[in-house]
Amino acid sequence: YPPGPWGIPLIGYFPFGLKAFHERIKELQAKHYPIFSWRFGSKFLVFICDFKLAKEVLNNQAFADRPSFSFIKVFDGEINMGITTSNGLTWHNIRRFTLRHMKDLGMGKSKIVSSIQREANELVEVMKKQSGTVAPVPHEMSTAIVNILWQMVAGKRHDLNDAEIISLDKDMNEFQENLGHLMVRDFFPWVDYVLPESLLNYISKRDMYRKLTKRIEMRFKKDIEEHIATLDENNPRDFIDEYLIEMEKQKDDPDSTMSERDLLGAIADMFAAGLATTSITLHWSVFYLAKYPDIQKDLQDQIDSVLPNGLSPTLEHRSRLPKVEAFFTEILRHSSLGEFGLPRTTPKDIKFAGHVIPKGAIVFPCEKYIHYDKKVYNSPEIFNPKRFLDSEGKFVNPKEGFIAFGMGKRQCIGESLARMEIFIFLVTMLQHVSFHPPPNKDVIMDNINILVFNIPHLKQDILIKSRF
Ligand code: HEM
Repeated sequence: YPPGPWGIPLIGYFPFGLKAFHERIKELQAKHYPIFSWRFGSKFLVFICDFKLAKEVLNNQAFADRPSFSFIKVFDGEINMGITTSNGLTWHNIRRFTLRHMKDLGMGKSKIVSSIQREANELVEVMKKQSGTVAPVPHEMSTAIVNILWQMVAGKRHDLNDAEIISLDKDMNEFQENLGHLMVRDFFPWVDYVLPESLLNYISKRDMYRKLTKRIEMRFKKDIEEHIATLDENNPRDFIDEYLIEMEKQKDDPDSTMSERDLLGAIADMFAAGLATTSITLHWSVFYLAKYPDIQKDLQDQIDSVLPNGLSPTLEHRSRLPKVEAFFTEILRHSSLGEFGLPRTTPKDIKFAGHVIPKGAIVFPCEKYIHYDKKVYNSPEIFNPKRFLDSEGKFVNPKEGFIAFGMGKRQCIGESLARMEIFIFLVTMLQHVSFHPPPNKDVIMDNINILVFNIPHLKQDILIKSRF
């Protein structure tokens, strides 16, 4: 097995406290680079800290499965539904279907672009109203992203302050804030049998998780039912319609894995995987802009010259705004949203990098460690978007040392959507407003590390100023 601490049966090696956990990980990364193991609870974890090895794992068919973990699974106890946590044929079919239909629904084309432009413009209006006052980034930054997903999935658009959209955003945040608790049952599944109900609920927040997922389920079920009642097979309106039509076509196919339950899982996954990731990256962008005024000014100069008089950005402008591309690529690298990416697992023992990775091991690519590899990046701790520009000022997409969207067969299916959203939101915001620290204060740039995600201090105050 890869080297690492052993610990005691069922408990494993268990440093108390989040800080101790992270410090121990750092020690192990330094000591056992490029690969180490850790028995944590009753699970065997393997961490890969080197880009080439991570690439090999992520591209290897034998590691294409996901473990059944609550922190990536919206619905308790049901592994084979949806995209992110299903495996085998169910996963293969829904992933292929979703990718195809994300393209058909206008991914990279005018429909989704105009929906993103509209949300970005609405957000900027809210920001302008906040201009001159010291306050947190407006919550509309998240609800605008909910709106884009909802339009793609269910053809619905809400007012950015609509109660339904705010409550969905809140539910998704609550899910994320409680990941640490939810993971207790992932790593120590025996607690379900030995702890009294009240203690179990206190530690693992099991009841909260069930209530929350029930609410999420009811909400999306309502959308599915409305679609069934109003479906016109010749005029599919959105992802749900497309799914229902295809499901009907496949109803006599014994190999079909399509069902209303699977559809529900796919919708929940798109929100769970596509909302917080994009919204947090945009929050990071605002904080980096406020922290580095010279970079902000440089971006605004390029944007003003390519898009004079506040012209709306489209995807054609991406190649003409290389500084914006380089800026958000550096944000994805420097902030490294997923400390350890999304885990994979293997259904059999595998020989890998001179070790045996046992069946059922949970394999994590150490995203942040890889993004800070000195062999790939000069002074990786310094925030420097220029590292992704060549001598002519053109954007250079990193080929090495970058795994923000994962790789291989389970690579993020929302990468192009996320890149589009971030590009259009960033350019639109920078055309109309600029971001600054509150007077006599600095921007807080360290993150609230909640075990697996590196999240900025979202509630910190910021000063927004209208440019015109
Ligand atoms: C900045 C934004 C985003 C980041 C950093 C991000 C990152 C990731 C990462 C690291 C993975 C795991 C890939 C792997 O295992 O190799 C992933 C998977 C996934 N992402 Fe994203 N993502 C983002 C936005 C989105 C959006 C907008 C959507 C949806 C509409 C989305 C949907 C998914 C899904 C469904 C999966 C699971 C794919 C599978 O298991 O087959 N993501 N994402």
